[in-house]
Amino acid sequence: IQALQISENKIIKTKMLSRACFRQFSASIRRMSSTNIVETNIDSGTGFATVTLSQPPVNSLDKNLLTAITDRFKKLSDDSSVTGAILTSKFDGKVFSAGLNIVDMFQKSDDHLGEFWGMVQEWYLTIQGFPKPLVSAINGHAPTGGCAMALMSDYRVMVEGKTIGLNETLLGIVAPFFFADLMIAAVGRRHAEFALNNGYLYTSDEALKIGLVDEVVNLDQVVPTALKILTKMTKTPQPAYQVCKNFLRKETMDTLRNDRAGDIAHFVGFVQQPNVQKAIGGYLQALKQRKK
Ligand SMILES: CCCCCCCCCC/C=C/CC(=O)SCCNC(=O)CCNC(=O)[C@H](O)C(C)(C)COP(=O)(O)OP(=O)(O)OC[C@H]1O[C@@H](n2cnc3c(N)ncnc32)[C@H](O)[C@@H]1OP(=O)(O)O
Repeated sequence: IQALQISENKIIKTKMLSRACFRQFSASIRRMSSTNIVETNIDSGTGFATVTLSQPPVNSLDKNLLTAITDRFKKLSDDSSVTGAILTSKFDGKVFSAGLNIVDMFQKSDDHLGEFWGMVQEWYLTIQGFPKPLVSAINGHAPTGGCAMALMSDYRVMVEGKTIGLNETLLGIVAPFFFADLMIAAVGRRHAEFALNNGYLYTSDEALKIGLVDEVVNLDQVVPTALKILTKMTKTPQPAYQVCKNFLRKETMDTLRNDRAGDIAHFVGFVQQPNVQKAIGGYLQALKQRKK
């Protein structure tokens, strides 16, 4: 009887403990109401937000995804309980992001292109201007706009064996000046010129060598490594962090802010050229046929 009572007490204690743990866990991870293409969880213990891009199949940045990411980062900026963020992809081991949606640039009206580019500008200004520490956990390929998005973060942890780069010229298009400046800031002018002129796509290890990414790890270490560095970064006095980040990034952002309409006109004029349209169409077809 005594033995039974002891084990019953143990069961009751275990049940109480697991309920307490569950309460604690559910209190510590807050899921932000979010569109299902940008999932966001906030750890209320650390204040770290994990933003997971989840638009199948490859997180290509169309109008919907650009808007969802931009809105999400604006909310995280304004949320005083959020201390820093991690940006990653649901398609781990495959793709971080395939960059801008090419379909949005092919055989479209000037109005469509103009609206699309306005969204691209807003996405860049919002992530690049995000005032808190931001770490990219690049868990798959990151070509073109995917690479640019990773470059907007303050630190990059990449999975081994994938590729990253601003390889626009290979498509017959040219990276905009604000993408080019991201690359220059990360790797310096010499590497940036080589990378952009030749549309060079770097392997993870090559990217590490030139400073395009900061760490290369195996897949299951990408997010934990990103969290570790975020923990360190958030220990820096944040008013100083924010002021410093802002003044280092302000010049290029201001150049864009001061002439957004001109930049849109420039983009539309460039993309609508027949030879550029031909190149984009050919590239789209090649992408589709790769699988066959
Ligand atoms: C002085 C001049 C100044 C000029 C100023 C303005 C200039 C214009 C600036 C324009 C800037 C552009 C930046 C960009 O980001 S362009 C985007 C280019 N992106 C790419 O090149 C990436 C292409 N994709 C891939 O390489 C691969 O998909 C991948 C990411 C390596 C993944 O490979 P995986 O095998 O897993 O997947 P699939 O290739 O089978 O793709 C699955 C389906 O998704 C479609 N797809 C892929 N990428 C895109 C994309 N970026 N946009 C739209 N659709 C895409 C692919 O076709 C497959 O579709 P399907 O299933 O229907 O066949």
